[in-house]
Amino acid sequence: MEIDRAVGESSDRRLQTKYRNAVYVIQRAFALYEFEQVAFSFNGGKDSTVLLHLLRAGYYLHKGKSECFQGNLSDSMLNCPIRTIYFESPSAFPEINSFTYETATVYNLQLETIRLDFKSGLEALLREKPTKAIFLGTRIGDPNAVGQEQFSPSSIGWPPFMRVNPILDWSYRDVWAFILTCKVKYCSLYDQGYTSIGSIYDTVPNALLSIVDSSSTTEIFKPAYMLSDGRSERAGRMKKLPLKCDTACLNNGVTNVSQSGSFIASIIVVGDEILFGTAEDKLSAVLCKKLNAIGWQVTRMTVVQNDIDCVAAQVEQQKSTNYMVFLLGGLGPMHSDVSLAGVAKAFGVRLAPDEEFEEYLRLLIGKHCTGDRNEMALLPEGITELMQHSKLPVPLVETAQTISKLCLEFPDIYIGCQRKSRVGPLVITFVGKDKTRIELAAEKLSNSFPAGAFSGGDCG
Ligand SMILES: Cc1cc2nc3c(=O)[nH]c(=O)nc-3n(C[C@H](O)[C@H](O)[C@H](O)COP(=O)(O)O)c2cc1C
Ligand SMILES: Nc1ncnc2c1ncn2[C@@H]1O[C@H](COP(=O)(O)OP(=O)(O)OP(=O)(O)O)[C@@H](O)[C@H]1O
Ligand SMILES: [Mg+2]
Repeated sequence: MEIDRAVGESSDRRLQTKYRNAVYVIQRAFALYEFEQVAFSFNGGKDSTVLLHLLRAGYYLHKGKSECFQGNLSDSMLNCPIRTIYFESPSAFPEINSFTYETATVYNLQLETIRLDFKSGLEALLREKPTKAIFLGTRIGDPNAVGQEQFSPSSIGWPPFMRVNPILDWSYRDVWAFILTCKVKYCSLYDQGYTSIGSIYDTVPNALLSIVDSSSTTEIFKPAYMLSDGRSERAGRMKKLPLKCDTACLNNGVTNVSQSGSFIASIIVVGDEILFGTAEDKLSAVLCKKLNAIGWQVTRMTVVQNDIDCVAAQVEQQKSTNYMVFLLGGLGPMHSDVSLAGVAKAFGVRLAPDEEFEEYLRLLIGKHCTGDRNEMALLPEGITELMQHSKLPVPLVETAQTISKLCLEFPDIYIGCQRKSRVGPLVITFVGKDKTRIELAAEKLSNSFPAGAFSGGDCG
């Protein structure tokens, strides 16, 4: 199969590894779901073009296992007649439209064009045909990739299906290495300096690819594969929200004042423990008092679960009507600390390492900081500004590693941590149906620390 051969014969070891992993994810999906119940979300963009050829390779290898055996692999196997969905919008580039339709014909894709927004379109699709899984060309740098894995169920509030993201860990460079190595056709806009393509209203060629030519009256651009720093891939796409926020509060840049002339604020508290009733949120009361004392008006306090989409939905809703939105909780290093990821999602940006914050954390937690990169130093990219605090509460860094491992070992038990006050003890909560399992988890945790580190707790 030409794709498999081209990658195999190249000398790019990194590409070979990425390719093998992506094809493995695709084969897993084909093994898990009936072929008729999976779909490919194709929009003619470079990422979905890469995915198309990976799907062809994955399908060929998947089929090959059973059918090669019977010796009847035909040429048609080189195509992957997968159900393919394209959300066509009136604001799509004509080049994207024509590339999508031509490609579908060349590769024998079963194209279903949907002329609705993503959510309504998917609801209609699922009503008409059982669809268990959808392949997407989402990559880790995309704003909507925040919190996703190679297999991620659709978000709360979306119709239920599995999002399969075989190229989630691919970089911009990997995408172009694949396209150029396999010599596959791509949309012509990428040769005109476009590096990521949205609608005709929000996408222009990437200024970093502009060629300065004083003799020419029109601006000329280098092709997309010449962009050396993939982090600027979206530089040609208008930012959705040029707003500012810091790690705890989001300032709209809009003067939202009440009729009485005071600033309006709202508070979002993130924490499963509060919703379980095992912890109390005392911080919001203190914050309300302080804000009232300086003449502000707090109009809403909301408690949400530790869930990226719940946080994102709340932030999205609150930021348009408040001068300031305060976010409390969920800012630590645990897998359940999703506040920043939720903010990133609401603002349509990715989480990226922030050197200043990393430095700050290093000073604060010093030798407890392990690994090459401190995962806590990831902040919503481009919209974050750090404010100087005399003390930034960064709890649980060391304990968190042990607890994260415990969470994996005891998926049937909810394990959460919080501090009642900045100097007080760390409270670890175990919630589950099986008391023996809870006791086992608690014992494991306590054995990982020196004797006397824990005092007993309540069992309810
Ligand atoms: C097939 C498909 C499934 C999607 N599923 C979800 C979802 O579960 N949750 C969500 O927040 N967005 C979902 N989206 C929307 C995407 O996250 C994103 O908004 C879209 O791909 C546009 O990306 P862009 O703004 O980078 O062009 C889905 C989109 C498609 C095409
Ligand atoms: N209009 C659409 N129809 C079908 N699938 C879509 C559509 N828009 C986005 N997708 C899916 O979401 C993925 C991510 O979109 P995104 O725009 O980031 O990537 P792309 O379009 O493939 O490449 P580029 O970043 O260069 O635009 C796509 O690869 C595709 O699977
Ligand atoms: Mg695109």
